[in-house]
Formats: sequence, C-alpha cells, structure tokens
Amino acid sequence: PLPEGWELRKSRSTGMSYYLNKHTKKSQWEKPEGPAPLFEEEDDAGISLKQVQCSHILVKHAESRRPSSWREKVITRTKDEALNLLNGYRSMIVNKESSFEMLARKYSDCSSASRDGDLGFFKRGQMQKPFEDAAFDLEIGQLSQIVDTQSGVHIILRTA
Ligand SMILES: N=C(N)NCCC[C@H](NC(=O)[C@@H]1CCC/C1=C/[C@H](COP(=O)(O)O)NC=O)C(N)=O
Repeated sequence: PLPEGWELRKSRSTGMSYYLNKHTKKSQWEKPEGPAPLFEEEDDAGISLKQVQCSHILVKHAESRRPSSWREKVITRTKDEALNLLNGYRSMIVNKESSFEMLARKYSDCSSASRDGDLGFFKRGQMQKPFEDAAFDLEIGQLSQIVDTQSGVHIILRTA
C-alpha cells in the first residue's frame, strides 16, 4: 500500500502512474517512500518552492513584446489571426489528429520549439504571471486553455 497521504493517479495524456499528495495537491512521478508532507516547502519569503515542468506552443503577433522568432524575422499577424491558428492547433491535439510535440516543433514561435516546446522545470516567479498561474493550475498531463501574455498566445502542457 502507499504511505499515508498519497493517492495513485493516471496521467491523462500518457496513462503513466503518478502520485498525488492529498495535503498539498503536489504530484510526482517517483513512488513515495514516506508519508506525504503536510505543507509545501517554502522559501524565507513564504513563496512555495514547488516546481512544475511544462511545454508550450507560442504563437506571436504584431503586439508581442518581441514580434520575431526563429520561424519569422518580422511577425506581422494580428492577435486574432494568432488566436485562430492556436485554436486550430489545440483542436488537432484534442482530436488526436496531431501531437503536441510535433505542432510545437513546427509552429511554436519560442526557441523551445527545438525541444518539442519543453521549458524545463520552473518555480513561481520565473514566468510571466498569466503563464505561471495557468501552469500551476494544471495537473500532470493536462493541456491548458489559451493563455495570453506579453509574448503572445500560448497553450501549455504540464509534463511533470
Ligand atoms: N525559465 C525559463 N525556461 N526561461 C526563462 C523564461 C523567462 C520568462 N519567459 C516568459 O515568461 C515567456 C512566457 C512563458 C515562456 C516564455 C518564453 C519566452 C517567449 O518569447 P519572448 O517573448 O521572450 O520572445 N521566451 C523565452 O524566455 C519571462 N519572465 O519573460
């Protein structure tokens, strides 16, 4: 049986098992050895040290803070066009017509495109707030709705 406070869960996208701490709602891939901690580790400022790993697909537009990317030297599409493109990608992923990774690699306006959209692990305080809030609300394997930041519009997949 699992140590006290842990729950076995299945990742929605990969079907892999992961473990949810029922007290802190924190999840992890590793099988827990001991009882689930009651509180999140925090830094001295009381900011949670919880980390998540996410991938994203970013579609930039003319109002982006840096309207340029590896794909296009000068990005001129409107925000509406960017939203239409991204909605299309999101539908293809949800309908399993295409994979998140393939679409990120091909279409994301972020340098992370070369890593299938992977941004690695990050804590609160690193990404722009709307992105951070959406990312930390996701369960492992879950795909976000469309998120709007100064960079452009994104969909986020939480992977760890
Ligand atoms: N810790 C990691 N892996 N890298 C540092 C990220 C810095 C952070 N970046 C963002 O918030 C945007 C939105 C989410 C991802 C992201 C990626 C941006 C998007 O492209 P840009 O608007 O910059 O041209 N490209 C890289 O930074 C920030 N505080 O500006």
